[in-house]
Amino acid sequence: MKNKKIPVRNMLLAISTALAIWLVGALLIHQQTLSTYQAEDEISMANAISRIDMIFETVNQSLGKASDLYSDRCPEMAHSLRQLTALSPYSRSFSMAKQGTIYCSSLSGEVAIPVSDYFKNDRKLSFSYGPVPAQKTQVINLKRQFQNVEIIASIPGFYFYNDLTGQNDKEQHYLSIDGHYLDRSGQLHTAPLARSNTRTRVQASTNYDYSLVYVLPDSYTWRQYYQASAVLFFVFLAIGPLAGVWVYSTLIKPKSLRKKLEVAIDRGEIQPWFQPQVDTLTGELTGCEVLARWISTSDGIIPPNQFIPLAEESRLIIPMTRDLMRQVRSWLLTEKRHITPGFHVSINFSSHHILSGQIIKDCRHFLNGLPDGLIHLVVEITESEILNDNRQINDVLTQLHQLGVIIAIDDFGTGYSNLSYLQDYPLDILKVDRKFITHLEPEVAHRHLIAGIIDISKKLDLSTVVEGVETEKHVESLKQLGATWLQGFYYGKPVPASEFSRIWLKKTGA
Ligand SMILES: Nc1nc2c(ncn2[C@@H]2O[C@H](COP(=O)(O)O[C@H]3[C@@H](O)[C@H](n4cnc5c(=O)[nH]c(N)nc54)O[C@@H]3COP(=O)(O)O)[C@@H](O)[C@H]2O)c(=O)[nH]1
Repeated sequence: MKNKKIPVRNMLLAISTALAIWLVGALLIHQQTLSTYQAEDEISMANAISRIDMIFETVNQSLGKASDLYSDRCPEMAHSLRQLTALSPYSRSFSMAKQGTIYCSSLSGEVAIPVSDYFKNDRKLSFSYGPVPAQKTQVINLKRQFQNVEIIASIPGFYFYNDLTGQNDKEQHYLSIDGHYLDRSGQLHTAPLARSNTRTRVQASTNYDYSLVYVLPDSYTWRQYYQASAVLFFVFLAIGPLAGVWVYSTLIKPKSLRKKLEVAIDRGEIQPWFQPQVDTLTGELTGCEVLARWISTSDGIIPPNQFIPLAEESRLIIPMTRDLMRQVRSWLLTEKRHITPGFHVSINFSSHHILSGQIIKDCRHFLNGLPDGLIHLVVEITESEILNDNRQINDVLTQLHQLGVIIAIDDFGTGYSNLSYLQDYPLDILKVDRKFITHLEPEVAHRHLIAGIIDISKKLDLSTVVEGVETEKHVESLKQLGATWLQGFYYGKPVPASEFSRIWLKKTGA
């Protein structure tokens, strides 16, 4: 693999995506939980206020009945007030006051207590202890004015405790009257027990002079989060990893055909297949041509015509050829015992590879990685490429020659050129294009052409490989014409390395 950082980076991006989605999910779940409990609190407050209002309203009506009992004479009236207390829900006692002084109580009979001891600021509701101060039981006093008489009812605090119970221990509810706060255990506070960062919610009754104060927790338990946002919880739990997988698969998916090819080269999906080349006279294996095949996991075996042009255009042809050479070399090392002396291995090179000069380094590296003299490396260059008369190509070919590399002109005869270049370049082999052999028998002209090419090559001391040999008649004709080597389906199609080893090397090997 050329670049192992890419999958790690992709993996990190995928994990980050999943974590980011979980983070967003956590924030949304938090918000959802807050608003769920806020809505519940609002409902609970409204219900509590209507229940408390109902208590005060009931007691208020009893105060109306108490006004009918008004008298200046306390002992008789106290008796009647006691009877009324027994019949009135929620009331513990009734007291009568005139000119700012309580003078008669259903509990204590005749008394003289300033009303202001119970009610500050002319309010109608107040807290006090009673009826026995030593017991410290909280009562709530409700006062009502009837002309020049004030009647006061006391209501035990425990009637309110149920409505002061929060959803959990962290949540405190208070009944607030005139700056005092009654909690659910009957304790009276001068301020709600709230930490500075806790949230408080206050709702006042529109009928009576009190309000409810909820001190809410600054955080919720896992259980509460789960109860309030179970659906969101599962949705984000699932979406996080799914998005991560999606990001990862999108990132590793090649974005263009070029990228796809680059990835394929990286993954070693471009593999060398081998086609035998034989001695014309004996039919014995003398070498092979390396032909690229793209073994794609998604599209199967892709032939070179479908990706070599793209590889050349995108300059991926150089890394591709280099990787093919790496695979060929390791195959040759595995099979070295079966390779006969003088075995030729022909590899196709593009003009980019030659012009860049990198071919020299790559061929040297290839040969240095093999035992001395194990094979002859043949560099195949198409005629059309070499025809771009270029001194640079000549220089490169000369240096390759010095390395012991054999130079073959591929597709010879298709360039419609004058043949003077055959003398100018350091060449060794002419590969006769298969179009000349297709009609070898019926087309006499083609037979003459092949004869002419073989004749020229002999005169220039070049060897010939005739491609496209498909029948026995082709073989017979080419024997007569004196071609050096033959290549074609008659002998064998290009096959993967393992098959080539089995069919050819292990059959004829030393
Ligand atoms: N630069 C590179 N070019 C490459 C490489 N690998 C292949 N190629 C070039 O792709 C062209 C198509 O090759 P392929 O489909 O592999 O075809 C080869 C043979 O399969 C085919 N052949 C051989 N014998 C016969 C036959 O009897 N009948 C018949 N119909 N076809 C036959 O000919 C192709 C041989 O090509 P070549 O000798 O190279 O001209 C082709 O131009 C390849 O060069 C690569 O790695 N790099």
